[in-house]
Amino acid sequence: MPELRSRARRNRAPNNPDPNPITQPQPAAASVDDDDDENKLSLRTLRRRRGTGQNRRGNSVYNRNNSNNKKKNDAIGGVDDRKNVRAKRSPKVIIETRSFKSEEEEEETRVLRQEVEERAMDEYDSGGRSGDKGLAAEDEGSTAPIPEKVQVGGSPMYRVDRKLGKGGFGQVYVGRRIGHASSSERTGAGAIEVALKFEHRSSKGCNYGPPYEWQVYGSLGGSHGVPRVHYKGRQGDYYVMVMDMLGPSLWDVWNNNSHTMSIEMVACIAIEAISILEKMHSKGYVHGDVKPENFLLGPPGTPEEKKLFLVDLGLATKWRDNTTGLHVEYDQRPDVFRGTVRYASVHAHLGRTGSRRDDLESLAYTLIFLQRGRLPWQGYQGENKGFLVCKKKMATSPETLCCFCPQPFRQFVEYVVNLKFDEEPNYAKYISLFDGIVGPNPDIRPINTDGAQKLICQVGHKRGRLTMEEEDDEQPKKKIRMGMPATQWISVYNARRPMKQRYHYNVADVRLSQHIEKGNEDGLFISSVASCSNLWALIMDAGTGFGAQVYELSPFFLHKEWIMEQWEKNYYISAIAGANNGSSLVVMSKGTQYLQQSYKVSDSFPFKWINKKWREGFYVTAMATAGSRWAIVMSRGAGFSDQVVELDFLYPSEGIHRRWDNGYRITSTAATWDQAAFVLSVPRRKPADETQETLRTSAFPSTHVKEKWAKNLYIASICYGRTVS
Ligand SMILES: Nc1ncnc2c1ncn2[C@@H]1O[C@H](COP(=O)(O)OP(=O)(O)OP(=O)(O)O)[C@@H](O)[C@H]1O
Repeated sequence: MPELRSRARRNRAPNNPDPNPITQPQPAAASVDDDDDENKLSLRTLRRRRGTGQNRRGNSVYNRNNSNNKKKNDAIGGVDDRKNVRAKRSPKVIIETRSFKSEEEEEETRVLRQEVEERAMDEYDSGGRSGDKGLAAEDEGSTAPIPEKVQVGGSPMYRVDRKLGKGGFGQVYVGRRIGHASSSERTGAGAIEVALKFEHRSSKGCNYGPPYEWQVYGSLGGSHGVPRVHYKGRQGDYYVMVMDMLGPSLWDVWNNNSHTMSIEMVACIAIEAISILEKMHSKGYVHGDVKPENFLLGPPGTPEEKKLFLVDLGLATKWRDNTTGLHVEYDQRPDVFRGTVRYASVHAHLGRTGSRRDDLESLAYTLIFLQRGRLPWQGYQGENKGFLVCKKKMATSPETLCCFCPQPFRQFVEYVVNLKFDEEPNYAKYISLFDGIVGPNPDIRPINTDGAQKLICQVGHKRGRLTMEEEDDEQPKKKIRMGMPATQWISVYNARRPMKQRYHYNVADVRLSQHIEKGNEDGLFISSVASCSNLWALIMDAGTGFGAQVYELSPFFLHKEWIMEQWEKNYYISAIAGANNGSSLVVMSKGTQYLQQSYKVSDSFPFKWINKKWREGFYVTAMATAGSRWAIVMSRGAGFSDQVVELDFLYPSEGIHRRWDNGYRITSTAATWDQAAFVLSVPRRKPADETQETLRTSAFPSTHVKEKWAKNLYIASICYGRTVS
């Protein structure tokens, strides 16, 4: 069953050194990276922002495209190698939002905790090569025979009758009560028919004893829209849960009705499902796997046949700590996926901690599936399926997604995909969106909406004095997801004591050496490199603390032999960039604080490898892309106490702000045409001024850099790639 997110990455200790280390390079002397510099700089005021309350981490400055700012500044010269060529505006990519037309029906994929496999290209280590481990073993439980009779936890004896359903974790059968033939109880603990959910003791969910789901049913069972569990216990090899018997799932209803469902029915489902989620959320839980298969109606022919239930609580998690009442902490682990690919929220795909918004996003996809009969991301197959589905979800606007649905569906999607991690959803408002579709008389509705009526009454009561106008003020919000995709320069600036910094951009291969030699003559070393349209950008600093530096421009991404040669000479990779044509620029320096280094080139973002290296005491110290490939450099002795990754199909503004608030600062950036990745770290030695700012600009931010310099903010990292405008 679900492994709740652990905080393992905090306070991780260096362990498991590489099995075959080569001769370890000697540790370099600690670098001093805040040297004062030349005369020009003395004009600038040295302001220590720590303690001033301005631009500090709690109020991290985050600047959007600031192209209107015309202020002129005293600055150290930057050079555009194509002086007479106006810096090319990066093309704005508009992603087509048409449906994927494959006729092939996808295989439904539900994963408890999928470690997304990375297709490794190269992985090299200054201390020996290491490889990834495989996935966990398969479940064994599914083949063991189900007992004929069941009696658990003080329950009556049941004969195991026909199979009701099977999921990835359990098998559900009808249990018929033995020995009380005269009993006519249809529901409750003494019912003649119950549902028996069997989970084999060796199944994934039972590694640590009874299924985790039991615990969740203990808290939620019998509350609005959740079936009651009457008994539970272990019999032989099986854990058995005795619960209220329910009827067909919404998927069954849709499937038995020629893959259609009336709009009134879907609107009623929307109304009632929102109220069920509200109740579940009010008890501190997120369901984590909302989909048509998990909504069941009451048994046919009973008074509950029009009542909606939500089952399968095996992936439920807490969004709120019951003792403190606080929202759980935000995290992103891009290698962890929980849920069902077709209905999962984009945040779930990206491995973000589950919260209330995820259930609502999955509900939106569930409703649209029932209404339209298909979702635009069905049909993808193969090992890359999760990535492609997520990319398609990101690129599908609410308009396109809901083009065959009435207006309220689009509004609902817009509301829910714009919810922040810890934002309280406005359930009553979402319910009211669908009210116009269903008839006014609740008695003739195809689905019982009693729960929703109660919720509306409660909210109306609480908000008694609110006027409609005040309520309407809550929206609309800024759209965060479906903006225009764009490729832009992403530049990151850190506050530092005044120093000389120089930039070059649009540098062709042949001009590189000239700039670098000139910089070296002036006492500068390369601190960052980037590439746009196969031309290089170069940042050179007087405050790197390096003692010597070598670089290589190579047609490979990356050139292993050259890197290994330099490792032998005690140089460490200090900056890398890759061009779309597959060439790379690797800069290696002496005087870094690194003790050992390792790098990996991969077709997808190699979070699993990063995670493994974190456990060995390495931290990401450089990152680059070439086309859609990623290169990550990790080092021991990086001077960080913790590190996290933010990865998204757009600029992950919310995640970066949350990390900033927790003391992390961006230390590496890289982006492909599809995704932008940010590595954020907690430094062991806090700088005097922790200010960090980011900028996204279509052209190289030459004017902006000068403005930043005037405020003693210096480029710390730069890349060109996917953002959203
Ligand atoms: N109380 C019930 N009454 C009737 N049928 C039920 C009941 N509970 C579950 N089912 C049926 O059994 C199926 C599997 O149940 P459930 O989803 O709980 O199992 P699971 O192994 O956790 O599934 P999944 O792989 O979706 O997580 C359901 O889709 C449903 O059709």
